Amino acid sequence: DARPRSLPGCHQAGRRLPWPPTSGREVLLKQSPQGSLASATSLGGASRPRRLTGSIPPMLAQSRLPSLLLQLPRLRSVAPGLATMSSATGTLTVQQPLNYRAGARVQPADGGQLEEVFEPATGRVLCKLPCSGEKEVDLAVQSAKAAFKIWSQMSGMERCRVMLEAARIIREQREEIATMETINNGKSIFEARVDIDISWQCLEYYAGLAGSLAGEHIQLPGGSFGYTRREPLGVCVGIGAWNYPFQIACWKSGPALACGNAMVFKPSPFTPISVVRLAEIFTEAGVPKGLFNVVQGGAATGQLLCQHPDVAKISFTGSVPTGMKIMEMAAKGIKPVTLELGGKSPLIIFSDADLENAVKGALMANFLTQGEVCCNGTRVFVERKILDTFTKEVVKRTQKIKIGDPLLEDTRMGALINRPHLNRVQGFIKQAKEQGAEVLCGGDLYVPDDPKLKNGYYMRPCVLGNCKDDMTCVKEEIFGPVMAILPFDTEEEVLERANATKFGLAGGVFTRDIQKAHRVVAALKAGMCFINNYNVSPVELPFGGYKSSGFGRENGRAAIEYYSQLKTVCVEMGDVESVF
Ligand SMILES: NC(=O)c1ccc[n+]([C@@H]2O[C@H](COP(=O)([O-])OP(=O)(O)OC[C@H]3O[C@@H](n4cnc5c(N)ncnc54)[C@H](O)[C@@H]3O)[C@@H](O)[C@H]2O)c1
Ligand SMILES: C[N+](C)(C)CCCC=O
Repeated sequence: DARPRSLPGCHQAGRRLPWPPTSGREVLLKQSPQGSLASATSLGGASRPRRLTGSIPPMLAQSRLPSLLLQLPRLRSVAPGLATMSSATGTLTVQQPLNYRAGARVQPADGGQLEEVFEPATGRVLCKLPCSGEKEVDLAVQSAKAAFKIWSQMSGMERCRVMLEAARIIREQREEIATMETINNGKSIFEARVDIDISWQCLEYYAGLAGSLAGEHIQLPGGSFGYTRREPLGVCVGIGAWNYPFQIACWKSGPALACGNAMVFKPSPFTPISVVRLAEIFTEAGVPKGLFNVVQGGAATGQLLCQHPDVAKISFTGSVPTGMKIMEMAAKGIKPVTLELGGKSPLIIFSDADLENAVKGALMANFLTQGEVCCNGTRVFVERKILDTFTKEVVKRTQKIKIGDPLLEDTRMGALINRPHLNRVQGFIKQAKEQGAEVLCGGDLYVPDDPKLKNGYYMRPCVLGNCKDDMTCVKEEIFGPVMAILPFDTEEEVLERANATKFGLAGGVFTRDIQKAHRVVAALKAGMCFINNYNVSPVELPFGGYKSSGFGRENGRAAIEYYSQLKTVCVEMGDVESVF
């Protein structure tokens, strides 16, 4: 069975999902004779099955999803309930506004600076993105405030139903959303589908929790008592990175909305497209208009959001330097903040590990999304006894990774996000060589044969040998497909070296020795640890960092703490005993 069961998204609620996950409609993705055309044939539309039970809130009767975000070429209806959509690399044009406010796409009210948005696979400009200014940011926050008044008064079960509906729509539109994500981010369609699956699973999970959010009742002397209410915070700001645009928006909006908050989300200006579809889906699912808004722009727009006096909380995903600035702004407004930042995580392979799994784990830890993954295990510590065998096998498999058009079914590595980032990653490899590392494979630019991909941002995945702990490639987050292999001799030694970093996002260990596995993860100073696997992401598990990798948690029950506050109510049943 060749199904990639160990990929993120293959787990749900204690069981493994079939691969690929089946949805409310059948989606077939075919490769055209030309080789680069992905076409999806979907059954659904008006006749799609509704899985909601119980009473449906009036808001669910709202209008159906507004027209398509993107003008996907050759989009046509062929029969009621049957739509045929096709889109190929290099053909997408973005024509509709990418801001979303009060339940509709809008052009920003001010701002005006234009950012070019690229298709990484081809280097084409997809659109020029207007960055929002102070007025637009304020309108979005006011829109969220108005919706918050309605949403926060609904019961958890009512919110649950709406969120389940949003999850169902995402699942139904999986193929279209994954295609958008692939075109805008450059990751393979294969992976983008997994991201979308994790996204709807996240909304389902928090929908499930919404109905059970509750406080406590505490008995006090003389029949008096106290109770706690778990209340929402208000308007939360989400600021996202470009590597998982849709998924990051779901990881933030899922717990935020479940707790009764409203959200204004700002994606990275490199990947502004898919999150607007999420906003449309929330509206279609029945959230009050304005509950989830999207403002577009870069640092300046982000600052306006963080400094807005009506914003109650900031949840940020991005780099450490930006995280510091966000925290400073949050401090000035006494706003709670969640920081999901970068990493340089260790993956420790002991000689008693199942070698096949360890090699697969190392690839999973380094090469998903072209290596642009915060929690990647980029420092691969290998027990010296198996260094040669392990390295040989890792290099062999890395060289076989199929690079190219990310919309093709068999592609496993697409294009990096943009030219400056590709150059930056190449710069790290050059520096690694100058500092004495050996390039065991890859690291060079990859130019696909297909002429339309010639200006895309491709490189071959790289494995570095002869690495030392003080090399830049071992110390700094590269955020590209570059694995550094480092030999070790003892458990004590490797733990000290693994923890000798300012980061603390993730870590992993491969061994057959169960005591050693638990001992090692207990000693790792990292928020997300894996034993005998890497980069799986069940939404039930909290995710977040130690040290400079940030604080706060996304996913799991833990995230509820970061999107709600406790109110304590003390109730006197007798007379007041005054000391005066
Ligand atoms: N821990 C996690 O969950 C996680 C997940 C994904 C990415 N990341 C990290 O994100 C980084 C890559 O993403 P990036 O290049 O988009 O990061 P970045 O810090 O450059 O930007 C992140 C977001 O912050 C915005 N921004 C930039 N300056 C700002 C400012 N002064 N005020 C407010 N907003 C501002 C950007 O427009 C973008 O939306 C890597 O370090 C990666 O490890 C972390
Ligand atoms: C889904 N993954 C692979 C765990 C990545 C989480 C987000 C980090 O960049």
